[in-house]
Amino acid sequence: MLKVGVIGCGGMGRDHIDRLTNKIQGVEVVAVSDPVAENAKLGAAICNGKIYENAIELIEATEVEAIFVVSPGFAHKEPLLKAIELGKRVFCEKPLATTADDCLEIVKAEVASGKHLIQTGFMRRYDRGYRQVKAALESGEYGEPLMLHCTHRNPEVGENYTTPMAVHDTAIHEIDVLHWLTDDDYESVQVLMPRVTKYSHAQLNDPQIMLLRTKKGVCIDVEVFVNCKFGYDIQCEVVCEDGSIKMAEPAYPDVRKDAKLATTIDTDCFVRFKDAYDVEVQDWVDQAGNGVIAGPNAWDGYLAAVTADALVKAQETGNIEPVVTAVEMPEFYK
Ligand SMILES: NC(=O)c1ccc[n+]([C@@H]2O[C@H](COP(=O)([O-])OP(=O)(O)OC[C@H]3O[C@@H](n4cnc5c(N)ncnc54)[C@H](O)[C@@H]3O)[C@@H](O)[C@H]2O)c1
Ligand SMILES: O[C@H]1[C@H](O)[C@@H](O)[C@H](O)[C@@H](O)[C@H]1O
Repeated sequence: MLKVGVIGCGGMGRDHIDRLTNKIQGVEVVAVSDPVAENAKLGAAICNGKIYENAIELIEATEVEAIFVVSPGFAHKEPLLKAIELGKRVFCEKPLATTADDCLEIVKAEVASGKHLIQTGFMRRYDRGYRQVKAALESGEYGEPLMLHCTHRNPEVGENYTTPMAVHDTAIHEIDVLHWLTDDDYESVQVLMPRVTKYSHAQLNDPQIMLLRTKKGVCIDVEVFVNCKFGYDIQCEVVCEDGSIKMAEPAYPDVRKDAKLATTIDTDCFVRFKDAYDVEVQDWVDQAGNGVIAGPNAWDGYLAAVTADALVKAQETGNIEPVVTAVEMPEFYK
């Protein structure tokens, strides 16, 4: 039984504590930590774990063998570096960190430790819909991908959600999954700012259209619209030389009533990606004894952050910005 400590007991933290406690095999949550005492209590109540006031103490605790980092992205770096120092395995929710420089520090620390310790929570790689699209692309039946049209719509966000977060909190999922899907790297990015919805606020340009060009010349557009109001709507269409592959929508019944035909749209990621989270976390637990990270690793977190930095710059300049890594992929990750 792998004994895990969870740092961050907000919405996602409690979702993971519930998953680790009630669904995933071979693991138990023995400790939790959150600066908001009420959240720590709510987390501990799900798993009957010990509450640590301080995240670093939780990482140092001898009964904690592995760590889940589910605090906000800006707070990931410190616990990750501590866990690496102590050689403890980590599942870190996305983003790995909010800047490429911070991610690189984490990558360098992991490489220096000589141990594969960190998985980044890019759960879309485990989603059935994306996996079906990837399998179709890899079949070769549709030729090479040319263009991708994607939407990332959330019903609404809070007042603390700002323009750059549309990149490193939201589009970070597309940044990772689309490069994995197309087996290609990004060359440049641009952001278009349409008219702002009346549901936004002064610190947030919403919606945004993010344009990414890959090294092989594939053009990707991602509509990020986080106050769309109508639902949690994730779409992805890959237009290829010999056909087009559109990711399946979650299946709900068509309901006919009062001369209308209706179906359901999910309203949050916890429902839309429930199965993907379950599969990614079970995989992380299953690989614990093997000393490998089978899913997205710290390098993937870094690559995504490099692209995110370029997109944040593009939000400010309005220009096409290059995507350039500061270092080549270390042998360690090959
Ligand atoms: N993969 C996904 O689809 C997905 C979905 C939701 C959230 N997330 C990620 O999960 C993480 C948490 O998001 P959330 O939605 O639960 O946010 P949240 O705001 O609901 O919860 C964050 C929690 O972390 C606590 N916290 C704040 N600073 C902390 C610190 N320094 N150390 C420890 N805890 C701290 C807060 O008190 C709060 O309880 C983020 O990295 C987010 O991007 C991922
Ligand atoms: O835009 C949200 C995404 O759709 C979710 O999947 C989470 O990553 C959440 O943290 C983001 O705010």
